[in-house]
Amino acid sequence: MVEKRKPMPVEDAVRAVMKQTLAAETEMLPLAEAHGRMLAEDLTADHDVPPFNKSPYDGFAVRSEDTTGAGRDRPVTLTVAGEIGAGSVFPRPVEKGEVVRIMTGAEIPAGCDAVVMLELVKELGSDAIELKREIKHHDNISFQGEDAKKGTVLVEKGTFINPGISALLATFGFAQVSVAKKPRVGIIATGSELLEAGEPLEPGKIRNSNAYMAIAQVERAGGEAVYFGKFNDDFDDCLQATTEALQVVDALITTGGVSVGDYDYMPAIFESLGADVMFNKVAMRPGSVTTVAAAGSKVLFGLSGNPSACYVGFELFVRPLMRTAMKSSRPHLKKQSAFLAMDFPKANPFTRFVRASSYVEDGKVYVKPAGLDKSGSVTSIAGADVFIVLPGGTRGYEKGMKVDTLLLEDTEGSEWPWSSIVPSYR
Ligand SMILES: Nc1nc2c(c(=O)[nH]1)N[C@H]1C(S)=C(S)[C@@H](COP(=O)(O)OP(=O)(O)OC[C@H]3O[C@@H](n4cnc5c(N)ncnc54)[C@H](O)[C@@H]3O)O[C@H]1N2
Ligand code: MOO
Ligand SMILES: [Mg+2]
Repeated sequence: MVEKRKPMPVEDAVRAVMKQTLAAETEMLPLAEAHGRMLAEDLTADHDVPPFNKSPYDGFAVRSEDTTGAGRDRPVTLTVAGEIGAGSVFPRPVEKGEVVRIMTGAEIPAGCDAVVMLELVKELGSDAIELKREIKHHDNISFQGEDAKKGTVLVEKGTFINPGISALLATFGFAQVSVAKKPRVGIIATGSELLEAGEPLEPGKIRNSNAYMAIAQVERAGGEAVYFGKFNDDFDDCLQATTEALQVVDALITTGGVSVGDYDYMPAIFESLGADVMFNKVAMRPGSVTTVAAAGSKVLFGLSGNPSACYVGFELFVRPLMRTAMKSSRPHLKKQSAFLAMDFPKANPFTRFVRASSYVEDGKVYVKPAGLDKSGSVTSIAGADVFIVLPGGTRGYEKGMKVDTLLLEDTEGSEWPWSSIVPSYR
């Protein structure tokens, strides 16, 4: 008689995994290589941005009081005291009746309090200008600190370094950037039916897609993937491969062999390793057989062999642990609500994670399955940018209903998307 496994609610299973910690180290990288990594320290403004009042236009820096009363029929004439481009500073305070020819980005000279664009000025030779309008105090100035005030935390540690953050790092002088080291996540594919991508198909065999999908998922999550190869369903070979891999990684993913079949050796292998199994059944679909265990300081993720189940298992359980090791306080997939574009009439006692694509129509986000909605489907993963989350229950779901989705391509993440998932349709 096959052992009966007790399914754990998804939220509890995620919570159990998050009690583990992976090694969290940091390293210094040249700024030009930091894009796509996770910032290891908060980025705080150590000076104002801009650091001085500056001109947003090519024009003339003026003393606004000198233009009081100017109008179409009452032009004022002002003396050009000099000229500065961006990077230069006018050497003395500007006096009554004077203006300074100033280019975009240059510091506003002392004494001036506004800028007038070149196009609005009549130049009288190079020494004087004529103005036929009043210029108001503070017209056309980019103020010191208007973009960022000294002392403000601009980016929290654990944040994905996007191009804008690279710009901020440069702004604040970080030629070298402290980033989280990539967690090393190993991947082992198990299954006697597996061929590698370069091999021709044979009767009864399929190509190993999980390993390459998992490599890409590890990298998308910000980690370093270490692929150990595929192994036949042989207890000793798989035990040896798993034991060796665990020596050199922070976490290890195995795919396949976690169910109750005659050649599903992973549960016995986890036992031989003395690993502490947190759960071996989760109330989710696909991925109900997902098994996670702690092996000393390492975490072992026994993901399902079924491609869609393997994919979901990674995003729900492996990704947040990796992101936490990279100092993120938002390690989980980001949640967003959307409307169902079709019925899901069949009730399921387990929470479903439908690989789906989202699109906008009349300003509303709709979601529909990205392909065959089965655990064994490989094609539905390719077009998926979200999981539709359909909590388990006794009824199905109908087109037009508002549901929660989890975003797959987002880099921001969420603290804990699980508490308020839209409940089962009643
Ligand atoms: N009697 C029962 N049978 C099954 C149960 C159950 O509860 N009782 N659970 C089913 C569920 S749900 C799933 S999911 C699968 C899980 O299977 P395993 O994790 O043991 O994986 P395998 O048996 O090795 O393979 C399953 C399936 O996936 C294909 N596969 C495996 N590895 C790869 C790979 N690297 N790339 C692409 N495809 C892969 C494999 O050929 C099988 O078709 O068990 C159900 N059975
Ligand atoms: O674990 Mo299976 O993927 O539920 O289909
Ligand atoms: Mg199996």
